[in-house]
Amino acid sequence: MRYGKLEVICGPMFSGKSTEILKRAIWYTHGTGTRIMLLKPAFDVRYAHDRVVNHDGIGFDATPITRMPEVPDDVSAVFIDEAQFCCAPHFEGDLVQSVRALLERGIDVGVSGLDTDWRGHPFPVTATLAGMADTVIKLRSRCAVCGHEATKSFKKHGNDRTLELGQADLYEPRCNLHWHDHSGPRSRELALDL
Ligand SMILES: Nc1ncnc2c1ncn2[C@@H]1O[C@H](COP(=O)(O)OP(=O)(O)O)[C@@H](O)[C@H]1O
Ligand SMILES: Cc1cn([C@H]2C[C@H](O)[C@@H](COP(=O)(O)O)O2)c(=O)[nH]c1=O
Repeated sequence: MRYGKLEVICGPMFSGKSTEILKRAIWYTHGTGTRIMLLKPAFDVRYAHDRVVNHDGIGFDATPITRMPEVPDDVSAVFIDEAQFCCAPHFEGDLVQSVRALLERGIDVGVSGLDTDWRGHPFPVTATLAGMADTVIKLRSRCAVCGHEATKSFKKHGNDRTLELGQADLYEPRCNLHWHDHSGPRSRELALDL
């Protein structure tokens, strides 16, 4: 039996990650008659509870999860959006192990998620899956200050929360020069060391 393929799509906010995972989920099914599952963390209720919706309002029905659901044998591929939220306390179990088990069954897996948080620290789930992946696509956005390529997510009101739902009201994409970390007294100098 073949081993499934894992593709990870990562990058900062507003870089098109949800758009790409939606595109893949839709293309995978087109004309093939194959069955897929599109999953999203139930924690993410920003635009819809049971749809993956991108920042342009384009969406597709999805299953909200707090743990990996049963995946029937006739499913060919599983797509998971916002993987950074698949961790305690919002997710029971180990997403990485669940993905490995799907791949061992020959099921393809596509994952999208933030690579780093607003402080610039890697999200462990995304980072581990990227290390296991056959393909990693790192997307970029446009810096909200200068318009150059942005690889970071800037939080407009820094606080002590690593996970906090939000959109353009709370976050914006920034380049390294204009991104800085609010979390410590030397943070600006450290951030500019990147
Ligand atoms: N402030 C913003 N900065 C950049 N893109 C934005 C912004 N607000 C909305 N967008 C739109 O977001 C789209 C990407 O949406 P999405 O796929 O949901 O990205 P991601 O999942 O990476 O956050 C872009 O094509 C753009 O049209
Ligand atoms: C940077 C950062 C973001 N979040 C939240 C904010 C949004 O609800 C999602 C990211 O959504 P997108 O599809 O990538 O736009 O994650 C967070 O909780 N912590 C962070 O550091």
